[in-house]
Amino acid sequence: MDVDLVVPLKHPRDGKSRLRGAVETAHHPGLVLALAKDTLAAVTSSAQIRRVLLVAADPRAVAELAELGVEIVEEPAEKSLNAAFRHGEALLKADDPAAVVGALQADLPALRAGDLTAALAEAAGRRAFVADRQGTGTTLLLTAPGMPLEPRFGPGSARKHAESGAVPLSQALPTLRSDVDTPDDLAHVRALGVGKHTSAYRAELFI
Ligand SMILES: Nc1nc2c(ncn2[C@@H]2O[C@H](COP(=O)(O)OP(=O)(O)OP(=O)(O)O)[C@@H](O)[C@H]2O)c(=O)[nH]1
Ligand SMILES: C=C(OP(=O)(O)O)C(=O)O
Repeated sequence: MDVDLVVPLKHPRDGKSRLRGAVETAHHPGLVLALAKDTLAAVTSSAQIRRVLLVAADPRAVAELAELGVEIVEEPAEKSLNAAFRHGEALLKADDPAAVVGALQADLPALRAGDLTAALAEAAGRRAFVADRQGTGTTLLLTAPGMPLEPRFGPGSARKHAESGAVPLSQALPTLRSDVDTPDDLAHVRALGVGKHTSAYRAELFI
């Protein structure tokens, strides 16, 4: 089953405000971009991912991510996370109305293609989601083929996605559940093993 993914991204200067203080202020945007690069590198190395559409608050600020093989579009007039996901979904469905669309967070720097593949296999064409490791948030929401995404991201989104009928995926999927919102999350993914962008970024800071 081929999947088209939507990945939303704020301006790196504005995003991940709860992560502020993990690195010096001047390094914050670079760290946010590094998290996204490692996420996208894992995604684009997954055989089942057909397209990746980045819905950006400011496409120019994240233009370097296009090198990873993703398409970048500007977010719609309605500035919200769920509006960004719906916009990406509409663009992808305009090209292929029968597509399976996935909504993925851009802050999964330990992500391995194998966990993504395993999640797609368990979903097996059902509208399904992966809760974050705390069990409250959502890192991935998948549609059934040609069916609506109905994103309910935000605080308590795991419960909201379950209440809306999405199937909670039950495999361990440690690298897909480890999103980075706080400095504690950053320590967690570093122990798990981050991709080269986040890893190199840390080295740069400590040289
Ligand atoms: N395009 C777009 N992306 C968004 C928007 N809100 C959140 N995102 C992105 O969605 C992802 C998940 O959001 P959060 O984990 O809450 O990240 P955040 O809003 O940057 O983090 P905090 O400031 O700490 O709440 C991140 O990659 C954000 O950049 C939005 O309004 N528009
Ligand atoms: C918006 C969400 O992400 P986070 O918890 O990472 O802010 C969510 O989990 O729905």
